[in-house]
Amino acid sequence: MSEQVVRVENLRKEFPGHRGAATVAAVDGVGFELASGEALAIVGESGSGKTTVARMLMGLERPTSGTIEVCGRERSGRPSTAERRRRAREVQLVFQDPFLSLDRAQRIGSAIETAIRLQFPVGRDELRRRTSELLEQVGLLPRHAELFPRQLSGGQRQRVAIARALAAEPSVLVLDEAVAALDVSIQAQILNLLSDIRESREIAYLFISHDLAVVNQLCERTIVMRRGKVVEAGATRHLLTAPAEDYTRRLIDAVPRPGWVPTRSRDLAGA
Ligand SMILES: Nc1ncnc2c1ncn2[C@@H]1O[C@H](COP(=O)(O)OP(=O)(O)OP(=O)(O)O)[C@@H](O)[C@H]1O
Repeated sequence: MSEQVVRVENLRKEFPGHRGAATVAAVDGVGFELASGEALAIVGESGSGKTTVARMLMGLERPTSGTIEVCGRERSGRPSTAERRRRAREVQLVFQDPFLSLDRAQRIGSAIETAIRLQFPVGRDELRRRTSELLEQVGLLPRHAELFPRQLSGGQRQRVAIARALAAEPSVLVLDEAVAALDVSIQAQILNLLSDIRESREIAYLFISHDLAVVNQLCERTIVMRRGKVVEAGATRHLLTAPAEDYTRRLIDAVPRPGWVPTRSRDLAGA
């Protein structure tokens, strides 16, 4: 059996209400496990708590209660600088908009080199070798290393963001709406790329999306969140064809797209 790389138990995050309003439980009793090499999706409508789960996993937000274990170590307390670096090597994040996360003034090659150097003390030649290997792995050419983010297309920029995340050789990649801003055909290319990467290295994905059709192309398992809670979980294919919850059904019907005919959603819409 594959090793569990993420174990989340009874996770809760409360935010203070705005101007004296009641506390908001953005995440409420969420639990899941993620094995090495597995792709798990978290889906839910806007505001259901998906990003807050991801931010807690990344250490960007502190849980109110519950436990997060990554690579066998519990993530609690305030980490030292060395510990923070080690955690970054375990989990990396790719956002929806790479333009915001990439430095506009830094060439692509240099951005990837910086990410490698942050984690590994490698010499000049090794740094070059790893950088071109990463560019090649995400389907970019050596000449792209010399370009700035604005000189690339949206899909190419997302490839750079993925290469930069892979530079740390993480065990887990969290993809937060990572293909949501791309055209459908480019989305498909990036999803194929993520599949290829998963075949070539030991990596697990936590794929956050509001779009069950997209999730179905990459993730074998899905958890469905609503108002901070997990309302349904299981094999993605099963959730798509036989959802137990009306809420999941509505999520399926909410994303019509050309060429995608959910097996039974038309029948279910009237149910
Ligand atoms: N820093 C914060 N302070 C107060 N409330 C917050 C904060 N971050 C998130 N929330 C609230 O927590 C809830 C869940 O938000 P979250 O961003 O996790 O949802 P989401 O499912 O990722 O939504 P989206 O798909 O729109 O990004 C929302 O009600 C949101 O307003």
